[in-house]
This record gives sequence, structure tokens and C-alpha cells, in this order.
Amino acid sequence: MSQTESAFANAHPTEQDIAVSIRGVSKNYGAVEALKDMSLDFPRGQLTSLLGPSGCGKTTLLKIIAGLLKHDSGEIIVNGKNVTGPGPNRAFVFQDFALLPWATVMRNVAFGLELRGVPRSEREDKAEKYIKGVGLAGFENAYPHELSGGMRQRVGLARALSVDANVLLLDEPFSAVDEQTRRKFQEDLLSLVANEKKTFIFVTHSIEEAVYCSDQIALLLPRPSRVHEMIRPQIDRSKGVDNIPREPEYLDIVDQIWASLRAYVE
Ligand SMILES: Nc1ncnc2c1ncn2[C@@H]1O[C@H](COP(=O)(O)OP(=O)(O)OP(=O)(O)O)[C@@H](O)[C@H]1O
Repeated sequence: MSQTESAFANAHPTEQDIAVSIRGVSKNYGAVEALKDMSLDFPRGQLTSLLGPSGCGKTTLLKIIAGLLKHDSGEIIVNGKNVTGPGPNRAFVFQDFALLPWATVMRNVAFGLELRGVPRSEREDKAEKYIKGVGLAGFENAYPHELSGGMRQRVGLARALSVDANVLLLDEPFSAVDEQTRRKFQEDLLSLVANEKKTFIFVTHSIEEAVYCSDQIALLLPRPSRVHEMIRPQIDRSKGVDNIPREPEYLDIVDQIWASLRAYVE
């Protein structure tokens, strides 16, 4: 079986430790049916991308998992428990950064811990670890307006990491950054997935990015959204961000996903 066939055939692994499970979730906005009877599992410690045409409900699903938006029916199970609202086990990294403009990088990253009453030295130690982890060492005392969009996005990610949520929800985290920053950020994200043992759920518009970064990709159909296909790319990432895009297996999976999606994009 070729790598590409196995990426599609192994899409329903058994015996996985599931961090988040979506069971028959539906969501309407008035007359707009956004999600319909959606079911999907997110394995612990892995990165799952949600990929699909614009308006298919990716952000809606992410916000429902975060507990920021109520679903109409179905269940969201996180670490084995049904959840109906926000909780400390999930952190949402907003597309528009949602940083405090008057606070330094250190204070922004430590802010979630500050809200929980964690003593200053403890929260700053933890924040420092993640400021380094996202490549922002040296910028602890900078303010958001002194940073580029990509750097602000990293502050948002460091803040989400520092609160010890074990599920990280990222809504197009790289959409506002240039190509070089995007590649560096993708590499850093993969290191975080490997080192942090957290579950990442990631919305992207980029097929290439999804294939490069993901353990599994949920291809969603236009609304009312359902899961069209699950793909497990199994890319050998040791070849590095610059070489993988030339690998035949990578290109085959990108082509197959494009073939599935193109009918809905026109
Ligand atoms: N607050 C709202 N009120 C009414 N309709 C909404 C609202 N939010 C989203 N929708 C509609 O629900 C559908 C799903 O939206 P959502 O933002 O989840 O899609 P998406 O896949 O994340 O889109 P994109 O890829 O363009 O960011 C869209 O048709 C959108 O217009």
C-alpha cells in the first residue's frame, strides 16, 4: 500500500486515547444550519486540523469545543466528561490575538495564571518557559504594539500554553503572517506538539499547512457541515520544513485533498 493510500486508509485508528470527542453536534444560527450531526474524535497529544471551504463551520466547531458558543444538540466530551461551557482544560488562541495592549509580553503571557491567583514569581517562571518556547526570548518587556503580527500571535499561543490547558484550540494562527514567519511558526508548533503532550485542534485554509503539520486532518463539507473524510498524513518530518514539500508522498496527499475539495470551492 502506498503512503498516500495508507494516509486515507488509516484514518480511523482504534485504541486511541481520545482527548475530545464530538458526538452528533448540530448548530444553527437562526435559519443558517452551520453544523449538522457532526461526530469527530481528537486523539490526545496529537494535532488535528479542520480543513474545508470558507463558511463550512470550522470556527463554529472550535468555539463550541472551547465552550464559547452553545451547540443546539449533541455532546462535547473532554477528558471523558460532557462539557457545556468554557473550562480550564481548554484554551482558545484567537485569530485577532486578544492581547492586553497596556501590558507587557510577560504580563500578557502570565495573565491567565494571574486571573487564577498564581503567585507572581511562579507565574513568571512558567510564562518565561513558554515565551522561550514560542521564540520570543528577549521580548518579555515589549508591548503588543511593538511586535509584528506573527509575534503577537506567538504571545497568544504562549498565554494559552502557560495556563496548563491540555487542549489548545487555534483559529488560523498563521493567517496574518508572512511566508517565512509562517514556516518558522509551523516548525515551532510541531516542536510544541512533540514536547508538550497537549492536544492541538487547528483551523487552517491551507491544504499544504494541514498536511505538513497534522497527525490527522478532518475534511469538512460545506454547511451544514459534516466530516467528509479523515486523513492521517504520516509525513516523515525529520526531512525538515524546506524538503518535505518536495516529497512525492506529501504532494500526493495534497493532490488528493485538493481533488476532494475542489468541487466545493468553485
Ligand atoms: N453569529 C453568526 N450569525 C449568523 N450566521 C453565522 C454566525 N457565525 C457564523 N455564521 C454562519 O455560519 C456558517 C459557518 O461559519 P464559520 O465562521 O464557523 O465558518 P468557517 O468555516 O470558520 O469560515 P471561514 O473559513 O470563512 O473562516 C457561515 O455560513 C457563517 O456565515
